[in-house]
Amino acid sequence: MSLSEEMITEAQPYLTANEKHPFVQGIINGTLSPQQLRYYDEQDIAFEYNEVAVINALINYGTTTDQVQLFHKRLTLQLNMLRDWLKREPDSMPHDWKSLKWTPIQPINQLYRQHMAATIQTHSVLQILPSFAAGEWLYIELGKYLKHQTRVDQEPFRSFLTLGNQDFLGPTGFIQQFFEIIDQEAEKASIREQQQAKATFLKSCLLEWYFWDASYKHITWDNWQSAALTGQTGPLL
Ligand SMILES: Cc1ncc(C[n+]2csc(CCO)c2C)c(N)n1
Repeated sequence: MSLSEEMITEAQPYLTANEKHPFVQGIINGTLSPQQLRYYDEQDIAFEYNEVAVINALINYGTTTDQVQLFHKRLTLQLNMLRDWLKREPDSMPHDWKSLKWTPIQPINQLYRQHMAATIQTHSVLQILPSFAAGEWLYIELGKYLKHQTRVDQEPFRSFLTLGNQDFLGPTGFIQQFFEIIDQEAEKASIREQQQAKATFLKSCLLEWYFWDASYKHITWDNWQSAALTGQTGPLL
């Protein structure tokens, strides 16, 4: 089994857990509150800006011209998606670039961003790429799962996790090529490096679950602070 096949196989329990999460079920059933949706939207835009830094690192440390061109294409797509996202202004969520730039990064988002950013210092595509590819893989798999569910037909639920862009999918799509690059790099790496790369992939899958959970429960530094300072130890995390 190649390293990427091992990653995907071992990530199956995480995928199932993500599918079952009440936030994902809430997308299917249209039962999420405007506050839950807004929290997710704000945190996720900030998360995707952080991904720009990770993709930039992949461009820097790519080991072939083909890799660098692929990562460059992915960066362009990321920036286009962010531009379009900022242009969309649902009534429930007026926003602009400047205010989103000042959105506080809440605890789980910070943990996930730092988990990804920490791989940059390895200067190694094999270590950096899995931290980023895992989230993309998981969203694609969740999109496939949602396709087979009877889901509410109203926005914003209808488009949630519906991957509009075909560039991600199929044998020449980004995710397939990312896995091929992981396998290509794994051949040059030690067993320990391969295990580390796999652990990074699985940790991203785990943090995806916590990203839904934080959105569902509205986990913030403020409510963490008041829970700590009032001595509550129960329901938040
Ligand atoms: C928590 C979280 N994890 C991963 C992604 C990344 N992501 C998933 S699908 C996709 C491309 C199409 O939107 C991107 C960039 C995200 N946005 N939020």
